Amino acid sequence: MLALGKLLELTLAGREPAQKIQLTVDGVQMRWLSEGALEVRPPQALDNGGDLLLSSGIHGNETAPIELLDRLLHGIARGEIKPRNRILFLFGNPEAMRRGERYLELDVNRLFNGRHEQNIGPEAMRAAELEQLARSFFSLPGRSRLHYDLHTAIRGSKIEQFALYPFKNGRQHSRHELARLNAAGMQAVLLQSKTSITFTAFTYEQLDAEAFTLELGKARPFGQNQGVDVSRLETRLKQIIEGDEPETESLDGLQLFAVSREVIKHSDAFLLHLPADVENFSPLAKGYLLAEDVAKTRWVIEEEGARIIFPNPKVKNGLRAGILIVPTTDAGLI
Ligand SMILES: O=C(O)CCC(=O)N[C@@H](CCC(=O)O)C(=O)O
Ligand SMILES: [Zn+2]
Repeated sequence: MLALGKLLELTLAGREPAQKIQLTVDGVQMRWLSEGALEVRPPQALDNGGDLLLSSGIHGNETAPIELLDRLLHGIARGEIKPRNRILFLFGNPEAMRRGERYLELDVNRLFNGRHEQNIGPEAMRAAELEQLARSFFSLPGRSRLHYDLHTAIRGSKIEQFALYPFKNGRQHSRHELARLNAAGMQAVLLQSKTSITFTAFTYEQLDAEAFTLELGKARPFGQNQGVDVSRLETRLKQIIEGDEPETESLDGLQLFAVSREVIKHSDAFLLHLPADVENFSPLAKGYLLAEDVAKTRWVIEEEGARIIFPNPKVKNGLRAGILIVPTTDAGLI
């Protein structure tokens, strides 16, 4: 296998490859760009005009998605997967990956869309670098742009695999992309209703990509991901990469939710009234007192059919400590 196929090994060892550009037996170019960043280009005659950004390790302890990208890269480097689009592989937070932690000082996934400029430290610099890598990758005109940012969650979930679809004023969510996610094994999609500071919010809002955060199961250390079944996603990604994706427009079985509110933690007095082991998508009854914060702030459930996602009272002040979602329909899709 080509040495550049071992991007994960290089990244975990904190090493630069001796050779920055390599060609597979089929003439596919692999180019190392920076720590944890590698671009793949098919031979020009085979290029189908698609640009695909695959990122993982934005949170260093979410290893199933890192292992998945590692397998895809190995396949490409061995000539077993034959790309027909350009691909940018990114491991988001290499130092956190080496330490097996979500982040060191700052959550990289809260530093996009300008937030890195208001912060200092290695993670702010990394977010700026990731923005630059994505911006440059998606700078070629006339090509389709797709970004999947792969994650696993802190807690168990009533719905195991789901996607979060960012929001931009004046832009509608795509039915075709949801059908693609359905075929990739996602069981639900959360349609955001506000702009955000995550990586996919950046590529969706600023770079015109179709962009999704994919949640694939529960976060576990490297080598312990037998319980995380990414087989349907892996098959679909190979098909997208090779340009032989079966057509589908079916949303059958896919559950759609709209984000109703983000619960923001304002102070150290923030109290979340949920059991520590509450699962994602747990229903919350109307009238339930979900959280309290400084200055008598109270978060009471007003929504019919509300459920909670990513409840986390330990986030830093000013950040989201949970998302309230409600069921929605496909009426607003194009
Ligand atoms: O389990 C959790 O609480 C968080 C899992 C995770 O890292 N999720 C992403 C979602 C990003 C998005 O909102 O698109 C995150 O919180 O960064
Ligand atoms: Zn994550």
